[in-house]
Amino acid sequence: MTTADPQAAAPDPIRYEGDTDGHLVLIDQTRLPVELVYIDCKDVETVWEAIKMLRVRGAPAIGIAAAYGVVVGVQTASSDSAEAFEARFHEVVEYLAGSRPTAVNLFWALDRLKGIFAAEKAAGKSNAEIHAALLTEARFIHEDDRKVCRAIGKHGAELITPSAGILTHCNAGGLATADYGTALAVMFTCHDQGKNIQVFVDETRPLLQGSRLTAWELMQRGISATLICDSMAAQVMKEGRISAVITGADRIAANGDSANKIGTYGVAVLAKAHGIPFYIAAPISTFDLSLPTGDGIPIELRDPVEITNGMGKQTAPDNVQVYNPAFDVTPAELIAGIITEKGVISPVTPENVAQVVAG
Ligand SMILES: CSC[C@H]1O[C@H](OP(=O)(O)O)[C@H](O)[C@@H]1O
Repeated sequence: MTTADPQAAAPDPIRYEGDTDGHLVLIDQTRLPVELVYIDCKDVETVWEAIKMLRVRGAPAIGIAAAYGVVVGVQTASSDSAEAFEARFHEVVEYLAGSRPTAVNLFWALDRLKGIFAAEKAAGKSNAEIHAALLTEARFIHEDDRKVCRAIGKHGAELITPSAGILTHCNAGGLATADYGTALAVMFTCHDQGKNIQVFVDETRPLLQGSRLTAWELMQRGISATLICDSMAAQVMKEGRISAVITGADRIAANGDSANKIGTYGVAVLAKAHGIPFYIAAPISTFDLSLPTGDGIPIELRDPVEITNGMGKQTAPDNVQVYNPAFDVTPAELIAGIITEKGVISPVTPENVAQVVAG
């Protein structure tokens, strides 16, 4: 695996190989950090399952994978009539939309492709021309995210002082995006600027994206990473080790309320209690201005087995009742700033969100 960009030390989580008859190649993130395994996605069912089971995960990465999933999915109808090809397109889009409900990038990417399809159809294009346009759009979404991540890193690094202690939750790294990440983009940029940051990584139960993925990405780049249990966040804040908290997001409402991995809201409350700024790092594509507040953000409920048999070991009684929301929503008043590719939204108000996102 070679990386095209020296900044992308972690391998790209997503590759598309070939033309409209090609296929998607994903890192199976459920196997990290012990094994680096790639899966070939040659049909839309494989892409759907990869998103559902978090083999590919993270809001931008889900959007990119879904965009390529549409390109792969319509291959079965590319030689059919225009009507059948269109019907298959909408069938594939709806199927992928049902994989996970919270990360708005999934729907943002699918909507982008629906717009492309409609425009190409209106122009009287053939199945093959429409298919090629869908692939072009998927590739644009993929490549544009690389630039977006670096811009987020640049804006966020301006907030961080040398030798800062930063706490993060879950994984908002290169593995959650095209490469380079959102929250971790800030840390990677600080490192490249010689700021000597110390990162404290919440392991992030139940699926351990922090210990399995974030710690791995940071260590790949030679950045100081200290793994802690989620329950230790308050203690490291109390000990004065943390000067800023930065996490990613999966969907941000018009007032700045932000959905992110379960546990993020609690970290934001702890940060407030300790007078520590809590930042969200996210691209404009993660904002959902159709929602006035975070109350409308759909929260994914996942299989109880992720808690009772985490990573394959039973750690709870048979038939125990389980509640397993995959995300929670941090209210805007707990967020010091939202770091986007267009700059930092602060204070986080509906007016400032609108100005940056729609501006
Ligand atoms: C850059 S978005 C990362 C975001 O996505 C993660 O959720 P999941 O691992 O379930 O896809 C988590 O909320 C991260 O902050």
